[in-house]
Amino acid sequence: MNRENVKKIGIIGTGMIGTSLAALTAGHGIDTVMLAVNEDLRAASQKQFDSFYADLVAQKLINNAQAANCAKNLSYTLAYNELADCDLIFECVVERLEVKHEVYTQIEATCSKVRAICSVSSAFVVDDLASEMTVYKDRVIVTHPFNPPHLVPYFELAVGSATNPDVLSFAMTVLEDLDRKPVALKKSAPGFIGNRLQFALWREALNIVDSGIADPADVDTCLMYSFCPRYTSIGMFEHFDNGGLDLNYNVCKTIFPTLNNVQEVPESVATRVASGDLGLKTGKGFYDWSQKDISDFHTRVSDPYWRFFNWEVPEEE
Ligand SMILES: NC(=O)C1=CN([C@@H]2O[C@H](COP(=O)(O)OP(=O)(O)OC[C@H]3O[C@@H](n4cnc5c(N)ncnc54)[C@H](O)[C@@H]3O)[C@@H](O)[C@H]2O)C=CC1
Ligand SMILES: O=C(O)[C@@H](O)C(=O)[C@H](O)[C@@H](O)CO
Repeated sequence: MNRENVKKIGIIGTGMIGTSLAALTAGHGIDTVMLAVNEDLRAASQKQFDSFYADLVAQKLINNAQAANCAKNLSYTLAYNELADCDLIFECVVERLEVKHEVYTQIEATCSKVRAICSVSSAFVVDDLASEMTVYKDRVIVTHPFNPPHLVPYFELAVGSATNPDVLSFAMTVLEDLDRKPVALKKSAPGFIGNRLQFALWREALNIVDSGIADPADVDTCLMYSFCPRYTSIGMFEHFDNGGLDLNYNVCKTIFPTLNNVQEVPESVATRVASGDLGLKTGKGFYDWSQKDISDFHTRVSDPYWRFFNWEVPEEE
C-alpha cells in the first residue's frame, strides 16, 4: 500500500459495507476509524470484522499474526471529531438521502482536512447527495462497491457537477492502492453501471416470478447454472460478438417488446417491505431463511471472490 496518498481513513456507518471496507483499509495498513451510532452497533461491527479475518485465515490467504497486525489499524468512535484528521471518508450509512445529508453536514462542520467524501450509495447521484452541502460540495464522489468490497475488486466511481477533478484522481489512486478495480463513469446515472445492469435483471426476474413463469428458486438456479458464470471470464459484449450480432438482432426483435419496463417498485418487493419481511435480517423475504443453511449461504457469498485476493499483508509493523 502506497501510504503517501492516504494516512487515515474514516468510515461512517458500521454495517455490511462499512465493516467490509474497514477490513480492506485496515488490511492495507491504513489507520482506519469507524464512526458508530452506538456501542451495540460498534460491537456488532467488531464481531463482523473479526469474522471477515477468520475467513481469510481459514482460506489460508493470511495467517493469525497478519490478521492481528491488520486489526491494530482499526479503531471505533462515536464522535465526529475523531474523524477530523481523515484524508478520506467513506460514507456508508443507510440508503436514505436525508440521513446521508445529515452525515455530510456533520462532516462539513468537523472534517476540514478531508480530501474526498466517498459515498458508497447503491444508486444516488452525487448532485443529489451533495445538494444540501455548502462547504465541501466539490469533495463528494460516489465510489460504489459490491458486497463485500474487501473481496469484490470492482468499484464504480461517479462525480457530480461540482466535484473537483483532483478528487476523482485521488479516489481512483487510493482504490488502486487498495488492490481494487475502479472504473470511472464517463457520465453519471442513478445506479451507475453495475446496479443499472443488476436492477434491469432484477426487474425482469421479479416479472418472471410475478407473472407465474417460474418460482424464485428456479430463477436463482438459472442465474447460478447458466449464463452468470460465463461473465467471470468473458464479457457480455464479447459473448454477443462471439454469437453473432445477426442472431442477436433477431432475438432482440422477439424478446425486447415483451420485457417488463415497470417504473415503480414491483408489488412483490413493496408488499414484503410493508409486512416487515425484509429478507435474511428478518428471517423471511422471498425465501424462508429458517429453512436454509445460513452458514453455507455465507460461504457461497465469498466463494467466487477468493481468487481475486492479492493483498500484501505485513507479518508485523
Ligand atoms: N448491502 C449491499 O449489498 C450494498 C450496500 N451499498 C450501500 O452501502 C450503504 C450502506 O448499506 P449497508 O451497509 O448494506 O447498510 P447497513 O444497514 O448494513 O448499515 C447501515 C449503517 O448505517 C448506520 N447509520 C444509520 N444512520 C446513521 C447516521 N445518521 N450516522 C451514522 N451511521 C448511521 C447504521 O448504524 C448502520 O451501521 C448504502 O448506501 C447502500 O446502498 C452499496 C453496495 C452494496
Ligand atoms: O449488489 C451489490 O453488492 C451492490 O450493487 C448493491 O448496491 C446492493 O446489491 C444493493 O443494490 C442492495 O441490494
